[in-house]
Amino acid sequence: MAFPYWRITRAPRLSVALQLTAFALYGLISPLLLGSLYGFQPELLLEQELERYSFAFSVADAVLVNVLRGGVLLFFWICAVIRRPAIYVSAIALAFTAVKTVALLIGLAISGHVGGVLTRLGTLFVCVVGGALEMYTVHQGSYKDIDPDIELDDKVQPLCTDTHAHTNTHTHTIVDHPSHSAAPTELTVDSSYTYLPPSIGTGASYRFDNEDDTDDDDNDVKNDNDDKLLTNGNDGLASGVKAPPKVSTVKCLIHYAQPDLGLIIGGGCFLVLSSLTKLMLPKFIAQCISAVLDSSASDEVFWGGVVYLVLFSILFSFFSGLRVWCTAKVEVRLVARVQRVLLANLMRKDVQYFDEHGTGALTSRLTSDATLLGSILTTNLNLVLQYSIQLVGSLLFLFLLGWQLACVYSAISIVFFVGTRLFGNLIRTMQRKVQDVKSDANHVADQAISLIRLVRAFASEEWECRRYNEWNRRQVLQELKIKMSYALYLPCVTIVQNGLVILVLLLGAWYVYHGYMSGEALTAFLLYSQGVGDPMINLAQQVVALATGLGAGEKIFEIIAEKPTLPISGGIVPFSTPKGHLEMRGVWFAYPSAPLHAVARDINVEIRPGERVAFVGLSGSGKSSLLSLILRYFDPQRGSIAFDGHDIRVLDPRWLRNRIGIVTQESMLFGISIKDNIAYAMPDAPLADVQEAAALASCHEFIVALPQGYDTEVGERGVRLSGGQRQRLALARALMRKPTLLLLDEATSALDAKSEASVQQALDLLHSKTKMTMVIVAHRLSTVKDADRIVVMCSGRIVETGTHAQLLAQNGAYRSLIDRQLQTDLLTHTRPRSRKQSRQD
Ligand SMILES: Nc1ncnc2c1ncn2[C@@H]1O[C@H](COP(=O)(O)OP(=O)(O)OP(=O)(O)O)[C@@H](O)[C@H]1O
Repeated sequence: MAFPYWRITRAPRLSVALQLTAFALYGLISPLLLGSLYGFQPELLLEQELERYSFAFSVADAVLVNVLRGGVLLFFWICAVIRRPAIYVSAIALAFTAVKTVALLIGLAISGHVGGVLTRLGTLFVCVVGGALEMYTVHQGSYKDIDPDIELDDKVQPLCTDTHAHTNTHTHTIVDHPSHSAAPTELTVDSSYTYLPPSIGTGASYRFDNEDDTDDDDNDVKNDNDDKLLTNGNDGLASGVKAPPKVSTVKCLIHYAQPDLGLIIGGGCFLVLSSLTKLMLPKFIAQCISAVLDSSASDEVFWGGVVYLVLFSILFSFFSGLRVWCTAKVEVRLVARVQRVLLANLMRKDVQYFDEHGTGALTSRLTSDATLLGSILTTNLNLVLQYSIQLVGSLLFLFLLGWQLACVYSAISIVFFVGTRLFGNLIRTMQRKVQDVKSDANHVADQAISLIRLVRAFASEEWECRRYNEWNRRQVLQELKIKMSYALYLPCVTIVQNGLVILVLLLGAWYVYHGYMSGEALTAFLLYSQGVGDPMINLAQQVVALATGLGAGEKIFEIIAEKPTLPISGGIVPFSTPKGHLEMRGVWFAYPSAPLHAVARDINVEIRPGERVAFVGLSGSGKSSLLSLILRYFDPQRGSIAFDGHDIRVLDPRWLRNRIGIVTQESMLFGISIKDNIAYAMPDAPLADVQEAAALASCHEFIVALPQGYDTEVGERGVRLSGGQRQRLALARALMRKPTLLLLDEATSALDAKSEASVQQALDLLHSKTKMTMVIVAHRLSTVKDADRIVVMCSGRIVETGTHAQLLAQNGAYRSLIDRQLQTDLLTHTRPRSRKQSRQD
């Protein structure tokens, strides 16, 4: 189970911690502050408090307690952090406060100050009741053991997302065009469906886009203008690869960080507080040092410095811890949120999108780029602010302590800064080369590891190692160059930094000697000067990191902003029971990446329910592309495909795909159990249904013969199973959804003869049992000879249609395909006798 990080954000116990810490801080800070005012003598402190005691003082005290508590409560509320340490700190400080209050009460009682005692008790009562009420409200209102981001996900919709993902449906009566269905058909229509092609609406009637075109079309296939027609028409034609949409990375980033606005503000406040408290430290260090060196200075000055030093050190650590926690939490949640939105968007993208971008690049957007983006708001921006405050604050102190010395110091620091920037640029250029060589080396290793079976088969282990070693050697050379540069750079920097200190000392000594500056100021100056150099260098580095993160964010937000052209859900859901009738009418199609090359040309074919139709043809003739069109991975540029009489462009794609089962050449199993593979994305499916699908796909026997049966893990992509077993599992997976149309895309072509026979047998059995419509794409013609109809394709066109025997008799393209495959056994059994042979007989 994932780590429930959200639990830390809301819990009634947290509010207890808030209250305790608020009291604790009051208890901790007020005695320390007062203590330092009275030379840190507790008995004096109590005496003074009793002396000053009055009604007004008591009321002011109550107000102070509540304001402090409110302020601290607000901070903790914003950050919602550090429950346990806060409780420990609170407990200690509460004890301290209690002792102080009791002592005061006793003091007041002894001095006969009855009104004072009562007022003090009243103050305490107000505080306790107020706190209890607050805790009760928090407890009643906000404790829920759920991830706040789940609620927030509804609010944080991806910017520029598509709008069709609603589920509200209502019924429309749609009159189909007479060419597809004579009677009106009742259908449900998703009211928010926005992806209808231009000429098809969700109104009372619709017609197919291409009818006029089909009528006008000359069936002469050898027209050179065919491909041009596909790119110049008017119904959403292929236009090649699209440019990514323009996005404002900062705007998107703010949008996605919005749910954690409180944490970000909290982090910002703690950052300012921690930087300011850190800035105070050198001042008190200098005070202590000069008090030690100056024999005339009183002990009070020294101890006063120590007390403030302790106080500010504690506050600095406290605020730093809170800052780190706030920012880390924002980062973790922001990265997770962006990843969720990105994956959800990727899942909706067109199939074409993945062909164009490659899975590797998209995975890296999801992992490394999302991480880089997350660190922008937190680590980078945080450090930029921190260093800026440190730099400006230190410079301010330097100028306050001695402006002449500060001018000299700043001038030299700027020259030093420019020098380091130039060196930084040089290193970056070298670093880029190292990265290139590293990625080449990784690429070689990655390929060798992922294709280890091939490497082993070709006994090319040493060859792969040699290739890797070469890149590895280049990487070492490049990296050594960088290290060498650093080795030269470091002494130079040290000399300049130490030289600066010596210069400040010499000049400062002259100023002190001539009475322009005190010794304490010089010590403070030296300490503050340390706070100038480092932030200067680090600031520049962080600005570069910020730019890198923004670049990564831009790539991510571009992906999110790019709308898919085809929906994955929404549209018409027919009420009638699906029959598995398929009809393609005048279908023309070219892939968007190759708009001038039509892979389907005027395809007209009708497949009746229960029919087994096979598409055959040479490699690249467009058979698989037709299956992609049926599944609506793409829309044809012209013509239409109708399922059960409805144009698939108006049907809900999710409904359509659930009616269709597909088995491809690559069985594409997940590295999970057999049961989960068969019941893919159906976690609640009963085992009986899984077994039924497995039995239909003729794989139940081999599954139960395995030691762990249906719980057997199949390994990555199903490597622990044989090819035939994998294909039958893929068939069972397809059958699990009880499809009415089964698409088999070279389902048996990667198998050996024995496995092929077992899968083929399973398919034959399935057809005889279910009478399911089947569309088969196959190379090996022996597997389709029993089909009801065979459609022969050539260069995207249908050139012959008929049964095996009819096509053989035609002696055309099918015959030549068979000849090509040298399927002599098939020919000997079924070859019609030629006229010459008959005459000889
Ligand atoms: N995603 C794609 N983008 C661009 N062109 C593609 C894409 N997929 C296939 N093609 C091209 O479309 C044409 C038809 O390919 P298709 O896979 O449909 O043929 P096929 O008849 O099924 O071939 P095979 O029998 O070898 O699988 C080929 O020229 C191929 O290069």
